[in-house]
Amino acid sequence: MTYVSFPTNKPLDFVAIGRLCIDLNANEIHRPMEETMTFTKYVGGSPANITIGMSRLGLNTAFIGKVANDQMGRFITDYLQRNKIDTAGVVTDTTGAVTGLAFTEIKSPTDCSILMYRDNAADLKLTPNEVQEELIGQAKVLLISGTALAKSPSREAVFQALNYAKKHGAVIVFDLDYRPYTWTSPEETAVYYNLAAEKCDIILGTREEFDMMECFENNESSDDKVTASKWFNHSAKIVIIKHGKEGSIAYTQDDEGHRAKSFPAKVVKTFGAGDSYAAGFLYGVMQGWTLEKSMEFGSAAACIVISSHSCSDAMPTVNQVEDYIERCNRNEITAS
Ligand SMILES: Nc1ncnc2c1ncn2[C@@H]1O[C@H](COP(=O)(O)OP(=O)(O)OP(=O)(O)O)[C@@H](O)[C@H]1O
Ligand SMILES: O=C(O)C[C@@H](O)[C@H](O)C(=O)CO
Repeated sequence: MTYVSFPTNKPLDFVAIGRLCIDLNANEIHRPMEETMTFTKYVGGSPANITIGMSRLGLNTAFIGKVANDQMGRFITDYLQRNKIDTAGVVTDTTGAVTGLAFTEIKSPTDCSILMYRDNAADLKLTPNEVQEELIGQAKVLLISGTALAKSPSREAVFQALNYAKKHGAVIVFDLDYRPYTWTSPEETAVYYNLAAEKCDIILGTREEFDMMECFENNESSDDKVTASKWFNHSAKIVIIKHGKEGSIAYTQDDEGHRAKSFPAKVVKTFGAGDSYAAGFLYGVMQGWTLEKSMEFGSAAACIVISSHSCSDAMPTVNQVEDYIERCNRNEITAS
């Protein structure tokens, strides 16, 4: 059963818009930040990570965003290019904005947090007239990510990208990626998230992210099916609600939900799970696989990333994901 039809006559498989930043991941893991002395630098930002994931899986990808005019900005652009991502849509800031930094604290496999430095971040300065219609017109899929809606002019740039994607028939994916530190309140966030979600074909988020979007609805309890069904009155064809290591559920208009188990993992840190899951899942549905197979592929990709030190650099190839699934099926991998 095909739930989403991807355009076939376009040269670019996937373009994402939004956050490009730097992750500084603690080298001394299982320690609080106060005792962490050294960090390894990686490209970060959820939509950037997903695009790197898609490119590693062999798809033809591009990115739309803004980087600082400094060494960090050049590091990011260079890394994207080395990962075969078209950076024609990545513009350089001219106002003195800086690169957002995410210092990650890895206290234990289940207790991780991120300390953000995002004042005057270049990625939020992307303007609507810097979004190239031609690039989106060439793409089968546009992915938007919630954090880019947090501030103007990046907010308007995302809505402009949505207009172009609708006009040219790209499938639109929304990774909710709710990072509270970028917003003033859940109510402000919910207003813009709901406006954007109405235009999207595939919506991916955690239960907590959907709860934030429902903050005006006074729901007694969170019900995944009720949450998903609301979006089928708009543009959505698939709504995925993620539940960490408990797995994920995909809803479509006409059924009860497709459940995917998660695989065991020797977890180093939890962040990056959602980004690798999104890349693996989207790769699967673009190949015409069933939702279950696509979700399992995403879950295995997530396990590889959470068992590694980085998010972007650890994004797996198809062979690596297939190998992971086979090893799990042979019971060669156990949870940490
Ligand atoms: N501890 C775990 N063990 C195995 N698989 C996991 C684990 N945590 C997450 N996953 C897999 O990754 C998928 C996405 O994870 P999760 O629900 O935590 O998303 P997320 O909150 O968006 O991630 P992130 O922490 O990157 O923001 C899950 O559906 C599951 O398949
Ligand atoms: O920008 C962030 O919120 C941190 C990201 O850079 C990091 O790669 C991550 O959390 C992945 O989801």
